[in-house]
Amino acid sequence: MVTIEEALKIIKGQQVRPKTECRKLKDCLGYSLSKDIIAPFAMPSFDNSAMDGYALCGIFREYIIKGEIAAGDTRQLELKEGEAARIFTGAKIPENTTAVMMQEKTTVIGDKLLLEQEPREGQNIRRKGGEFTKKQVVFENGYSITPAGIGLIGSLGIEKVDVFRKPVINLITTGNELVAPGKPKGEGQIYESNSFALAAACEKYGFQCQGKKQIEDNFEAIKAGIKDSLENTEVLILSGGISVGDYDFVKQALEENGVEELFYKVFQKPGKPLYFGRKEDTFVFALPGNPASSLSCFYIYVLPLLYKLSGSPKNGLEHYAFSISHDFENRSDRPSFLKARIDTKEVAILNGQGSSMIQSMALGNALIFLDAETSVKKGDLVECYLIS
Ligand SMILES: Nc1nc2c(c(=O)[nH]1)N[C@H]1C(S)=C(S)[C@@H](COP(=O)(O)OP(=O)(O)OC[C@H]3O[C@@H](n4cnc5c(N)ncnc54)[C@H](O)[C@@H]3O)O[C@H]1N2
Ligand code: MOO
Repeated sequence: MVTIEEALKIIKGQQVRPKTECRKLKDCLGYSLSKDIIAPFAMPSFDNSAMDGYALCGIFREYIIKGEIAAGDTRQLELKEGEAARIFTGAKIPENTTAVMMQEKTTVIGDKLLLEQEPREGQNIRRKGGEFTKKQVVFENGYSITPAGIGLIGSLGIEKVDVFRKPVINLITTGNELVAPGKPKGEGQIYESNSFALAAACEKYGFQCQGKKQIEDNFEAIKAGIKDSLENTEVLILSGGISVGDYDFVKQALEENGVEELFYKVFQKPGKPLYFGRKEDTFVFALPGNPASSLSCFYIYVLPLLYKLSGSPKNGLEHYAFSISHDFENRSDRPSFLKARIDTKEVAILNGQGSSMIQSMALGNALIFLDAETSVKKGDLVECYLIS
């Protein structure tokens, strides 16, 4: 049995070799760059107008209008002192422009332009290189690509991006009692739901489950299923059959497949029987079968490894301290992750903390970490791991 800290240290300390690929820009959201993005040109790449209005040469209250420039115009226009040109947002400003005046502050009489006020030098001009210069590092290797990041990379004219590949994930659920949703359920049977929750959790954080298998509590079948799933998988996630019951075959089946145990059992609630192992470059998590335990273990332990394998700078759930809205006593002898809901600035622990109960997790948006046998008072700060 290891502590939560020890388990996380073992997971986060694994030597991994993230793989890279070149992806189309539109398919890069949430991927991490495997190379720096260097600006091929300055941004903006030419001096341009920030407003629809008039480009002005010199500081006056009156100008003579000479021509018009729209966004995308390639004509070169040169202004002389006292001259103005009609201009639109984003258009390249003419040579010798002192400022741009927005049209709302102007009056046009024939070819004369009258201003309400004198312009300021440089007013409404977006200067070449104002955001960054040519050859500047725009994003460093490891940057996790956001929608704005996609926009910026596109604005540099780049349509294919070098990123770290996401790991190939496979799922195995075990248990004779499990029936697929949609099928009739007999006495003593339950619907298999962990694979749906785990696949959805992967998806929420930008990972994809390649496949899933459901295997009965039979040692040879589990051993064969694991052997098959270890091929071409980087993270194998099992659910159920990892405790100490007579039908809990997963641990032995992993051993017989040459998976090296890195830890088994974590001193925590829920999710005590969590197993983590490795066979060459394939990692294996065997999560406890109880629905809330399996998902809680995914959030706290599996996610950091998925991030690491995908070259992400993130190393787990975001977590912040919030003040708790009520007194609470954690009677468990194990440090606990409690389903909770943050509303505005306060967090409340929800009813239904049992490892088999998942409604509280579904209605909540955080897991509060509390040490064993600890009491907190209303208003105390507690550490909250965000799950939505
Ligand atoms: N003698 C002991 N018994 C148990 C211990 C222990 O230390 N000593 N630990 C308990 C804890 S804590 C947990 S958590 C569970 C974990 O057991 P397993 O990982 O072996 O899980 P199963 O027994 O296969 O299933 C537990 C529970 O979850 C349901 N289940 C399983 N798979 C699914 C699924 N895919 N979808 C929905 N529900 C699932 C299953 O029917 C059981 O009700 O062990 C305790 N026992
Ligand atoms: O660890 Mo179990 O998940 O407490 O029920």
